[in-house]
Amino acid sequence: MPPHQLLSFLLCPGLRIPRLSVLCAQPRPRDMAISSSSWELPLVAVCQVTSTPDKQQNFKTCAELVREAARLGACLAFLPEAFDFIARDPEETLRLSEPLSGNLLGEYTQLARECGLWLSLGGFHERGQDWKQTQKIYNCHVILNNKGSVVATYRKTHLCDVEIPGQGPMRESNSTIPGPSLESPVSTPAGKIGLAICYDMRFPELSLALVQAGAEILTYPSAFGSVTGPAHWEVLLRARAIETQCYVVAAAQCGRHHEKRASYGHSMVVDPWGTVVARCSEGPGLCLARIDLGYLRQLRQNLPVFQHRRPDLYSSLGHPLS
Ligand SMILES: O=C(O)CNC(=O)[C@H](CS)NC(=O)CCC(=O)C(=O)O
Repeated sequence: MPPHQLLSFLLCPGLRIPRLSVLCAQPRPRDMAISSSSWELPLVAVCQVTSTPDKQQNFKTCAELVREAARLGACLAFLPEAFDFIARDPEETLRLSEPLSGNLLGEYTQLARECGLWLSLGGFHERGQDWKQTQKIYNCHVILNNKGSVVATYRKTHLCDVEIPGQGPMRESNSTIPGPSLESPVSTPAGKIGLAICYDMRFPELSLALVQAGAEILTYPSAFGSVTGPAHWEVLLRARAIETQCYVVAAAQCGRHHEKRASYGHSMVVDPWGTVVARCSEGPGLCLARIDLGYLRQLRQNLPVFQHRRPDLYSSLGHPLS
């Protein structure tokens, strides 16, 4: 078993000492050997936080984790959906929102520059160009490079309007406009990243479109519910990884945000075989994983599902059931 598969560092932000944890990875066929030494492979960090309506405090927490990620040698850090804040109601969400050119993104630009690492800001409450007319926002996943420049944006296309007993109704469309399009995967030091957000993970069509466009890493920054979480979270993420043969990185909100809302946590990285190679422990913190694109390419050769597809049978998928 390659050592980078077995090791994942679990950190508590309060403690400065990394806790070393050994995960039981599932066996892989022997011939899918790793070509590079594990320490040459890019290291990514997945940050887990409990956002509240306090934007400055949330920034402080995220910045601390990002600095820790940089200190540990990560080239890219992932923050969850709503890393900026989680408000109590749609009015507060709209009031706290900012344009991409606002102060908060400015602070993250400086942070990326200072730490010299890339950031996936998994779901920014964005006042877009149409804010004046619509008075609604976009749920925007922003990628910053290590100079702090915005290199990609994706606006969540599937909005979470659901009513799950025991979880409280979610009506994202009360405050948010769905994004108009998917975005081309973005080249980063860790690989080509396909952008998605949270509820998007329930739509395998989206992940197939992204992998077809060249994605090697799928990202699902999330604020997953505490009822759907235990039933669906890990299963969905591992299924997306196995069927697309991509790494899946899912930074999550955890814990209680305010009186009315809690999230499931369980941030993780899944490799293209479907093995969970890193996961956060309970509460805010981070976990690290190495991305091995040589392994990904080998797996895609050995198990060539993309060559076996039958679009002649199901290319018009995705219309509502009648
Ligand atoms: O509200 C904000 O500020 C940010 N947006 C979210 O947290 C969104 C919409 S409420 N949450 C989800 O999509 C959870 C999906 C989920 O839990 C599932 O698919 O089961």
